[in-house]
Amino acid sequence: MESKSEPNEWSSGVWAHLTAARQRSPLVQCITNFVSMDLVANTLLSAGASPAMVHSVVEIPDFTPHIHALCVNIGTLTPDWLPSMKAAAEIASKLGKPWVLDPAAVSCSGFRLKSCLELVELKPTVIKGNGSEIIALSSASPGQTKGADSSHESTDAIEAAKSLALSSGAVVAVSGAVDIVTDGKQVIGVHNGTKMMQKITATGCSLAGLVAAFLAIDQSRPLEATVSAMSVFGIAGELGEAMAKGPGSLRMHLIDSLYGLDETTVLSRVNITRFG
Ligand SMILES: Nc1ncnc2c1ncn2[C@@H]1O[C@H](COP(=O)(O)OP(=O)(O)O)[C@@H](O)[C@H]1O
Ligand SMILES: Cc1ncsc1CCOP(=O)(O)O
Ligand SMILES: [Mg+2]
Repeated sequence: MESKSEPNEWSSGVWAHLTAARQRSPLVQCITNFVSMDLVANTLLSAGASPAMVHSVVEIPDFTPHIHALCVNIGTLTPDWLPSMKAAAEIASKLGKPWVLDPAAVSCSGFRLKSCLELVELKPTVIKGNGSEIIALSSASPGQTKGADSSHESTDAIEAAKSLALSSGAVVAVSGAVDIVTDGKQVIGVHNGTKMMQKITATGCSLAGLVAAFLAIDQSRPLEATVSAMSVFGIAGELGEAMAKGPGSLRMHLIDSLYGLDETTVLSRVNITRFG
């Protein structure tokens, strides 16, 4: 599929979303995997949002009604955690709060796939996965697995993403060299980011958390909010890489760059195209 460059169509929107996140500091509940809790929380804080890793099923009825957005990530799923995820998703959907599903490593087992399909029934606002995760979820079949990493290019998953968006009603985001965002009709490509981000565990999970924060501040435009979050995270990675010696220092510089992003940098670096 060919992509068309539209230089300034998106840039001011990306900056507006980041500015609003910093000003409004949305409360984002994250029920995420053990690997990613730290980086997801630090990503959200650096973007101005307020993370809360609240996952006990006994706390969900008290806490979830107060959040601005929810991020559910199945990366280290066990049967104990699934009821919390479902309870939080149900409350979020019922109260009209946006929520993101990250089907991390969905192909690892039938249990993960079945759980994810049940979570999709609870109407996530956005589903964010890598190419392999979106292909597996869209076809409801695990295929080959490389665990949490993708064995597909994000662009290989465009048709799967469109189909999943149409069947679920969610905006579907596929991370990779080009981040793909689709509502089933429009297909947007976000070209920000750097290959080394794949070498830091939990960057995909952190991106899903950031998408939740941006949804909280622009609930009526989930496609645009998702595109902005992906561009901002990618720009932070690009700036971070220029200062990094490898993945370890990129992790630190990515967080610092996200925290320090200014308008001139954002406007000059946003790289978003429309496919088709
Ligand atoms: N080859 C690449 N070039 C540029 N950015 C990339 C590349 N691969 C991944 N990224 C970026 O890394 C982040 C995490 O994406 P990804 O590695 O696909 O997630 P996951 O960890 O869920 O598999 C995203 O911001 C994505 O844009
Ligand atoms: C390594 C690993 N194993 C299960 S979840 C997880 C973290 C994956 O994080 P990401 O999908 O963001 O790379
Ligand atoms: Mg990864």
